[in-house]
Amino acid sequence: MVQESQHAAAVLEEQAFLDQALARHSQLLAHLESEASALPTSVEAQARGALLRRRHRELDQARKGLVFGRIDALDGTVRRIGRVGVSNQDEHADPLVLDWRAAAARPFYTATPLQPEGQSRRRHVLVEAATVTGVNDEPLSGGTDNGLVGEGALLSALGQRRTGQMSAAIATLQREQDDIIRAEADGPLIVQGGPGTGKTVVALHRVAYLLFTHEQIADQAVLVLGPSHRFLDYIAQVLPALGETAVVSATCDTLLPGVRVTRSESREQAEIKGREQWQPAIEAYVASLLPAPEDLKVRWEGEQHEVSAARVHQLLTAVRQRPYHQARQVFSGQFREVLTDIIVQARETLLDEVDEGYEDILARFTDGAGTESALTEDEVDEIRESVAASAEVTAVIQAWWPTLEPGLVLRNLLNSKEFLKGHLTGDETALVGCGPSGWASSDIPLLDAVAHELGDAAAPEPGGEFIADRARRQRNWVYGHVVIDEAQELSGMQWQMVLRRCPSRSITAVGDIDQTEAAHRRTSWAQAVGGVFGERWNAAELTICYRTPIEVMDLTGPVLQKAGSLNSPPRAVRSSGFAPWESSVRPEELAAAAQEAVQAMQQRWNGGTVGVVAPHARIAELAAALPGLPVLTSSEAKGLEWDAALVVDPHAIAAEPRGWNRLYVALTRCTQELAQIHLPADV
Ligand SMILES: Nc1ncnc2c1ncn2[C@@H]1O[C@H](COP(=O)(O)OP(=O)(O)OP(=O)(O)O)[C@@H](O)[C@H]1O
Repeated sequence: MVQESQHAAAVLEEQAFLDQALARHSQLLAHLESEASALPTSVEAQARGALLRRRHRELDQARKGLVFGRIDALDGTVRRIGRVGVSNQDEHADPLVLDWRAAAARPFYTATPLQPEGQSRRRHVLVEAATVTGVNDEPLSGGTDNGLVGEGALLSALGQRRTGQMSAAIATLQREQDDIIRAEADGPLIVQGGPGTGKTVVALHRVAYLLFTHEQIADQAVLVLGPSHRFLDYIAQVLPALGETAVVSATCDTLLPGVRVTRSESREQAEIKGREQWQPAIEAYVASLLPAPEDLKVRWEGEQHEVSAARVHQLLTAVRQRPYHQARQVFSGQFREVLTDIIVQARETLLDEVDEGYEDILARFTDGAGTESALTEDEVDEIRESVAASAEVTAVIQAWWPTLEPGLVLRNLLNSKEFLKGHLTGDETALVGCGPSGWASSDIPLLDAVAHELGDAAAPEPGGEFIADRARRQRNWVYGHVVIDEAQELSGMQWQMVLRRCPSRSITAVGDIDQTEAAHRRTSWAQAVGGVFGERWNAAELTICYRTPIEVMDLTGPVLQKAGSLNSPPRAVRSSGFAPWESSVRPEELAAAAQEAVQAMQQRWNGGTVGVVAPHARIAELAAALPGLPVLTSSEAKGLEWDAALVVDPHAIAAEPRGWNRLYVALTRCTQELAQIHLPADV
């Protein structure tokens, strides 16, 4: 009874505070609006206007989650934590609400009864619309530590029905997650985490944290690389305001501006073309396209002039370290200078000859003072300008050193049996040869490498209000930080593509090496990133599974072993109280059995979601039997979750390439219930 009244009083207290914070929130929004509308239309004011609009959007979207927590210090200081900071009306006073990313908010995520960090209590405030519906208090003195922070609030969040949208974990981030989110950003950080350990959650909150704390990173934008468009949709939900202004989200397939994947390919082809050995091969191939020095002859104002092969060689040697087109551009400028000198010299020689012929006559007119056969500065400038603008000179350079289109160069390379001899076997060479149109996924990083070695022939178009607009359009944009989800899938060449966009190596990559299904043959992070970072990368691990219940995770150990993993499945923190179940049917009974299983699950988890994972060969049949339901291969299901999951024909999934890894993915998609329908092994 006492407890109930204490709870009710706490709810009232938090409601009063929330009302105050909401009122201040509205006031701040109105203030930003009026400041933006009062700005003059000058160019200088445009940048300020963009900033104000960004702040407005971020603040506006933070109304939901304006206050979600509170931490009380032993000295009596009370701090409220929310999605963004809300300043106090009195600008000298502490903020009304602390941004969750601020250093002072950190104990909310890390203090435990064993390490209370000067805090006495953590409170989670549960809010629906603008109403406080409950509080969840956790004393931070005495007690034991089971590794979870705010356990009550966490378990209640995890037990909720899944809607298909990523829910905000911002209020219940766990210590090991928070450590990664706030880690230094000065080098590569590779985060291994099993299914459901919050890798995606961590990746997205890391982006928000870095943009908040590192101005320079925000100025250069953050690239978020995800495996699919689903991940990119998550960004829109979790980081809406940031996503539009300082975050470029892409998959490896969409990273190269103006190029799209239109062709599928076999696993063998993808594996061969993903190897990082292509990087030096492409460098060598593009270097071999530089022209060989020769005498270059140009007609200028009716006269033929020649730059000797030796001089051309000199000029070429000075620029050959640069990308092909930049080298060409510098060469072209210097070539015109040399040509100008040659023309000037020819003119002066001519004048000299003329002078010699008329010496006696001229001496009489110039009082014996002689004549000046050198051209004046103005005359030389005139020749220089004329050479610079000469279409004839441009044509000579273009014929000898043509500009190149990356796509054409790559096709030539992939079809160049002679060049590839040193890099691939005969069978492999036959597999990578390509036709005249369309690109497959593994071509994109190759194309990117070729484009990088060539350099741009023309400057890209600038423009766009936000930094993200500009970054998205430029192949050679250098990002402040790159965050990668499902990083285990990246091929060697895809890693190279990432590195080119972030030479500072300020990169956070999250993934699960045990869920790898890409065609490359890597089974450890050292193998995956050794080629790109050597030994200079930091590792972190997420060890707790928040999604999948204990009952289901217990089934996954043997599957992981069969996948050849040396890891154990992550520790599940909650029990759904529902035992996984399985049945066996004949192939002709499959559709009806799946319908029945799904119906039962939908009833059990009313208001929640149900998904089906099946081997590739069964998808069409099941999709027809279960209209409106997600029926996916394990690749498609990766990263997704439902309240209940039906896995059809697990043995056939295990028989697919990287099959045991795929089955591991399939079995770990549910938050409550797992069902498996087996078919006889020989169908
Ligand atoms: N600290 C947290 N508080 C509340 N929910 C969390 C927390 N961490 C993770 N979750 C939830 O657990 C589920 C799994 O998280 P997430 O999808 O990020 O895991 P993952 O490691 O990326 O999984 P997978 O390997 O399957 O892609 C999601 O529903 C997420 O919202």
